[in-house]
Amino acid sequence: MTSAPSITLNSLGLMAAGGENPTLSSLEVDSRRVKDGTLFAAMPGSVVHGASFVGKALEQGAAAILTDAEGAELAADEIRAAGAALVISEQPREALARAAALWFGGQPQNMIAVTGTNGKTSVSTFVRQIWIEMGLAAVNLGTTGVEGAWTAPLAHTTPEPITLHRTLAEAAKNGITHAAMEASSHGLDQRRLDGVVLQAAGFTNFTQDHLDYHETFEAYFDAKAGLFARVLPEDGVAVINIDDPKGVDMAAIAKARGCRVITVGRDGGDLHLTAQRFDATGQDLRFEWGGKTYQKRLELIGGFQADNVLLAAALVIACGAEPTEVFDTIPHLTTVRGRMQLAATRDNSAAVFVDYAHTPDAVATALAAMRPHVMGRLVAIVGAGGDRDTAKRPLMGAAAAQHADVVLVTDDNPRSEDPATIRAAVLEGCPGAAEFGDRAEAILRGVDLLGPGDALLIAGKGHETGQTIGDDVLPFDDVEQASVAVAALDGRLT
Ligand SMILES: CC(=O)N[C@H]1[C@@H](OP(=O)(O)OP(=O)(O)OC[C@H]2O[C@@H](n3ccc(=O)[nH]c3=O)[C@H](O)[C@@H]2O)O[C@H](CO)[C@@H](O)[C@@H]1O[C@H](C)C(=O)N[C@@H](C)C(=O)N[C@H](CCC(=O)O)C(=O)O
Ligand SMILES: Nc1ncnc2c1ncn2[C@@H]1O[C@H](COP(=O)(O)OP(=O)(O)OP(=O)(O)O)[C@@H](O)[C@H]1O
Ligand SMILES: N[C@H](CCC[C@H](N)C(=O)O)C(=O)O
Ligand SMILES: [Mg+2]
Repeated sequence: MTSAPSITLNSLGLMAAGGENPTLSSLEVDSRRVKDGTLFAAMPGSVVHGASFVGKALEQGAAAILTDAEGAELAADEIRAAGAALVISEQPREALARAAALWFGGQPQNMIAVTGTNGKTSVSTFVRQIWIEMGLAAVNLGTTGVEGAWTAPLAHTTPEPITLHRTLAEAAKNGITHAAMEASSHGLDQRRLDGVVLQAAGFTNFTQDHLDYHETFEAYFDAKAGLFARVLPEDGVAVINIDDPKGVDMAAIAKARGCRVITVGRDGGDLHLTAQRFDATGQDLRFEWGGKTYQKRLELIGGFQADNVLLAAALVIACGAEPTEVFDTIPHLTTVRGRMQLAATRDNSAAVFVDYAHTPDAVATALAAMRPHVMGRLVAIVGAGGDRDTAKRPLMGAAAAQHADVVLVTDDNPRSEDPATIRAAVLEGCPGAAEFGDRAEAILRGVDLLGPGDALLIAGKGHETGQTIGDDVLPFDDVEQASVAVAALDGRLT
């Protein structure tokens, strides 16, 4: 991490138990990256406590250690012996987030964050597209990296604070004035974005995912609620999908803190979707805002994309934009990479879509959303990821069986698990489905099934470009595989 001149521990809002105030050369959460003068944040991890690496960090020259009471108990003696400063915090992750914000010292002036089980990447991408259509220098940050007027790869949906603030400061230095970011439940739980100054925060929906990490629905909800209960400032605006029952709770949490709330929904709301008409290439939307009715064309497949687009529009309005100018951008919005993306079309006009549905609700939503656009049969390819929520697997299979006419089960990043065991769990929810260990073969068979008017949804990997098996990431791209399968079956391979 690049060093900044003469930043002391105290100037980052951190006070050492012994009153020391060293000048720091860098901030690190990983002991392997510590150098002379580093502040090493020894965090309580899910596998190991970072304090077990304090000895190594001190050997490498750490000038200060930030940790919690447990970490201090583990490492206080060696820190004292080395003459380093010890900062003990009840919430060390939040302290690190605030320190990282001060260290890098810059972010785009206008920022929003979106949380929810599904739709975060879609909404933040639409927010960025709207801002760019309005002539503003904007990016979105999340699962697909940093995209827009400036690009950079990211390893996490919500990066840890050091990467996050380094990225935001670089974006600001490159002239980016507007940024939309995803707030994942892991990111919120680990306080990764607590140092970001937000103008508005959005909520999409709440259904099952990530119970492997949060363990209960309550803990998963509380993590997401942190965006409105803690991260959004009191003068910020909460923009809430009010059709979701949990949206009502999120709105109440934000209101109780004095935040302004804008509601968006089909059943009502400040921005109210009143009608939607589908055709082969997209949809027409009718909605109301401020007592006026608007009708706009949206060139995207999938009814749920209208919910995402209106939430995005309301977030941009929440940041101060003129509503009419915002709504005028809707016809110019384009497909979010890997979300209901038309990947290929067969000679008989059957369409193949690639989508990132990797939760039971997303599989149901994506397939149900395709129905009005499809005259024939709907074929679905599903699989579930390894080392993730195991309870969602049969539910994903069941959602596919309920909403598609034909289901093919295959692999989706088995990671350290046995792929056949994961497929068996998915098949519990769709017992009649065909099973293919090889994802490319599943796609070829799925495409082969398509007659005129049929459509195929390849769910789960969206924009991803690899299949993770064990520690290996083998190149794999659903869009590319769909094109290859269509070309092969329609005799267009040269
Ligand atoms: C479960 C989880 O979120 N883990 C994240 C967490 O790791 P951890 O604290 O549990 O790590 P740990 O292995 O117990 O180690 C504890 C501490 O010791 C440190 N350490 C470890 C080894 C060493 O030699 N030296 C050292 O200092 C580690 O840096 C860490 O601070 O903090 C790390 C540093 O910030 C993250 O990289 C790591 O993300 C892991 C890789 C991960 O896969 N996270 C996923 C689940 C995640 O965050 N996903 C969400 C998206 C989810 C979604 O919405 O779909 C995301 O925002 O990307
Ligand atoms: N508003 C919505 N309601 C229900 N399902 C949705 C909605 N928006 C998107 N989806 C489904 O969820 C999938 C993932 O969408 P998106 O990537 O925008 O969500 P995300 O919240 O960013 O996911 P992740 O947690 O992986 O970052 C889409 O491909 C689609 O199948
Ligand atoms: N952010 C999600 C992405 C899941 C994508 C799916 N392809 C899988 O690997 O399960 C996760 O890490 O759980
Ligand atoms: Mg995402």
